[in-house]
Amino acid sequence: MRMIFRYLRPFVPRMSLGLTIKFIGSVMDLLLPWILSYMIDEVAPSGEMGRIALWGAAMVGAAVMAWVTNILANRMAAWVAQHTTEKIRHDLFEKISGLSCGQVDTYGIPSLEARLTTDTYNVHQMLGMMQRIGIRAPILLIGGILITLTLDPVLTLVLVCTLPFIGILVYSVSKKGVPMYTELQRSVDGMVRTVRETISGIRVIKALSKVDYERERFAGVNEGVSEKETRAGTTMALTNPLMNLFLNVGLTAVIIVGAFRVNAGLTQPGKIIAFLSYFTIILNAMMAMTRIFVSFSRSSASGDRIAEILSAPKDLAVEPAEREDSPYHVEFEKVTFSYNKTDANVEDISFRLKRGETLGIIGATGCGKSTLINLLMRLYDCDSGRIAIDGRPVSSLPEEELHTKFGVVFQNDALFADTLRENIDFGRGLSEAEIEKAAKCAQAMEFISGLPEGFGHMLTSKGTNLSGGQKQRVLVARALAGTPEILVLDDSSSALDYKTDAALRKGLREEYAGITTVIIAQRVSSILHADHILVLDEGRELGYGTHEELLESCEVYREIATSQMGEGRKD
Ligand SMILES: Nc1ncnc2c1ncn2[C@@H]1O[C@H](COP(=O)(O)OP(=O)(O)OP(=O)(O)O)[C@@H](O)[C@H]1O
Repeated sequence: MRMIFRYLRPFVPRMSLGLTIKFIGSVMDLLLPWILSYMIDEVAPSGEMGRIALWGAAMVGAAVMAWVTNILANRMAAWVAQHTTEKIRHDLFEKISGLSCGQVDTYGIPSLEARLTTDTYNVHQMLGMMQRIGIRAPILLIGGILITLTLDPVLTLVLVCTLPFIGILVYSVSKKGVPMYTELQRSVDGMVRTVRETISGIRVIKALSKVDYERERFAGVNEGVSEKETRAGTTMALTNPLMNLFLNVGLTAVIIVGAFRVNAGLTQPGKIIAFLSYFTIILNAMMAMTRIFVSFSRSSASGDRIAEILSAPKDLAVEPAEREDSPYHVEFEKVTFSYNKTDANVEDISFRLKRGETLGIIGATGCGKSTLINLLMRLYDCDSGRIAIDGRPVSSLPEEELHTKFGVVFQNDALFADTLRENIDFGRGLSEAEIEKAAKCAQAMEFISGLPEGFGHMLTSKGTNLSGGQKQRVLVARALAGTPEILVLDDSSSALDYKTDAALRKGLREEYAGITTVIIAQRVSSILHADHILVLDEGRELGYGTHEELLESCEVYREIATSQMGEGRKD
């Protein structure tokens, strides 16, 4: 939480001004019952109209001043809370964008989303509340007790006796509250995860008539959240009624004792009326302080979750290394890697590509094909072995330099709710000629030129208004448009028909010669012309060579090729 409070530092002058204004407003509020008591006991009995009018005006003046200063201070508090949260959200977003894939796996995407939304909202609420009530409530509480002490110390003592009970209550409730809200937030993360999965898979859920199943699954998660919310809410809800009880008991005692003291001539009726007002003020101040505790319980859990991300260490640091003289553009040397650091997902993989060469990777689902790409792009660090580009280990290349070398189409890659042009350009400021050349090579021109707005055609989020094949062509165009050094196509031809796939490969050879290409494919026809083909099985190399060599040497490859293309077919 300390980290969150550090964000308030730039706003200290404005906050101090706001708090000073709030202080003045609170003092005015405190003065009102005192003026009332003075008017009843001293001014009104004198019958002097001038004095009555003067004190009446003072009372109105104090009320107006309290009203204006409170509005002003609340607005300033809202401004500070809003700008502080904006900065926290900005830094959090930046930090999340810079997390390594391993860190994202650890925290989980729904949890990161919740930290950026619900948690920052909770912190915003708390920052606003602390400024609005944080200073006002203690002033009203302490000031109220001090003034009542000057009015009648005996009556004040009766009230003060109830305050320790309230203090203990507030402390124990808030101590229980923090872990409850942390747990609640964890279940909210789970709910976000379920919603995310359901919404992103809504088509398949409908297609397979799984709506009821998903509804039940969500109901279960929702119930879990409600249960935790109820438990936390019930604990917190104990506070206000119990406090009311303590204070009402104190108030009744004060009225009884007060009545005896007025009868005995030890105090005046105006003071008793003022006392009742001060009790209300003190009661409200105590209630407000409880609300702050509740809000603080909730938001300190949120603040800690935000701080955890903000203080996450930088993963995948650049490790300077000497450049080795190498004739190869891309090298993998005995590379082994495991996501969970227990079972290797790829093991002892080696290959070398000269500039402009193409590597095809083929193998069963889950055998580690995409993992090799993740390692080449240093989305994860390999556990052992060496991966180098132009003789430089990828770990020695700054992220920006490394990633600008690549043009990549991942599986299920994202298209955004923007024009086709923007989706291909992707904020790189490419020329119209580069975009058109890429779209032509990716075989996307045919459908784009058929659209009334051409490249200006608006896509919906995730490109749901395009067919699967059109989406893949746009994604390939995006990967090519920056003319990368290394092009990575992860299963990008699966939605393309054979003819289009062949035209794409021809376009790549003719228009983008010199780009080193890694193609992951399920179809042998997509990679049979590659200079090297790597056959993977459960993370291990099963065969490596050209199509012809593998037909001779690798039984699994021969079986795949025969089953897909028949004996001797080669298109
Ligand atoms: N982020 C991750 N965390 C943990 N395990 C992972 C992660 N990504 C992949 N894996 C596991 O690593 C193995 C290899 O996955 P990978 O995505 O490389 O397979 P693939 O050969 O590309 O599969 P496909 O052909 O289905 O795309 C799989 O067993 C998968 O479950």
